[in-house]
Amino acid sequence: MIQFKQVTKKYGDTVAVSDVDMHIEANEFVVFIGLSGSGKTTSLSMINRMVEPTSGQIFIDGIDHQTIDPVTLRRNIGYVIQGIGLLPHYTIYENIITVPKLLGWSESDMRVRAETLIELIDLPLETLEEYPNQLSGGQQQRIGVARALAANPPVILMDEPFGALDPITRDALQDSLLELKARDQRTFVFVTHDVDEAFKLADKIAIWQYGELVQFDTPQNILLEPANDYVVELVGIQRIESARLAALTVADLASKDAVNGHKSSVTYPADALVSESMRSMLLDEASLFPVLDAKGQEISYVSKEAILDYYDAMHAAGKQVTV
Ligand SMILES: Nc1ncnc2c1ncn2[C@@H]1O[C@H](COP(=O)(O)OP(=O)(O)OP(=O)(O)O)[C@@H](O)[C@H]1O
Repeated sequence: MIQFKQVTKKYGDTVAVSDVDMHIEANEFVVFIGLSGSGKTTSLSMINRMVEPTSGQIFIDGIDHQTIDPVTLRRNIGYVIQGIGLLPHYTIYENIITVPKLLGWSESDMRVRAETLIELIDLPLETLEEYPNQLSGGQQQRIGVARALAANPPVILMDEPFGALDPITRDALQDSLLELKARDQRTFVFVTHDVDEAFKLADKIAIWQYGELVQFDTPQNILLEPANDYVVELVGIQRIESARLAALTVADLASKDAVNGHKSSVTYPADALVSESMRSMLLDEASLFPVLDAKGQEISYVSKEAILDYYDAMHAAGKQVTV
């Protein structure tokens, strides 16, 4: 859907984005993270041609976007930024329908769309007749999201849209976004400095470092196989450790040396997750738990000590563990 091919952006001698290849699928929610100055906003802004690449190409639905007029392109791509810039002398209704109006929608279609959107973002209908300065920052940010959705664009770009909000409002807006994502087919590209926000929202995370895309993968794959030390530091060792523990199977924890002890009558398939088997193992009086291969043959045992060590490690990684 959105494809970067060897895209580079230079400002004089500064390489803001360096030789990036990236393929964002339709309906994916992609989140960009990385330290300040790593190229996130520049990359986002090249998608709707607010910034032009120095070299390389960007394709939208297979069409080189240099061949699409920037104004047409931007009308088809929703855009939300921090402190969204609502027009102060326009009512919320007028702010929301900016793009549909440019596209020549009828008054009744625009009214229906604005009313649908205001419900979708959980604000009362009367809000449509108010002015931006009558709303809180969080409410204005919701309007920014509604405005970006107004003409029903297939792609929405969001640059730190919730950066200035308190954690509770921010959490609520993230939940609204997840609802939107579940409800409609739409591609999101979202920049944030908040790693928790990235892991909450993303289907895929793009990690930027010095203008390079160092990793682009699902949150789970990034945690299980971080590309380098920078990624580990950025996403946090505790989150990585916790994901690694959550993905361990009983076969990973089993040892052929664990043979002496009271064997349990309960057996465990090799691919069972330790996190899901732990409770029954801890409550079992046995000290060895047989692990079966796909044919039902005992291949090894998990010891009670290994399970207790696992339990401690889960605690240390900050996982809530109840048995
Ligand atoms: N208009 C510009 N003129 C000159 N240099 C620029 C311009 N825009 C960005 N840069 C430089 O390009 C690099 C990447 O900037 P960019 O804003 O894309 O990073 P970022 O990861 O979005 O940062 P932040 O998280 O602080 O917003 C930085 O070194 C920045 O100084």
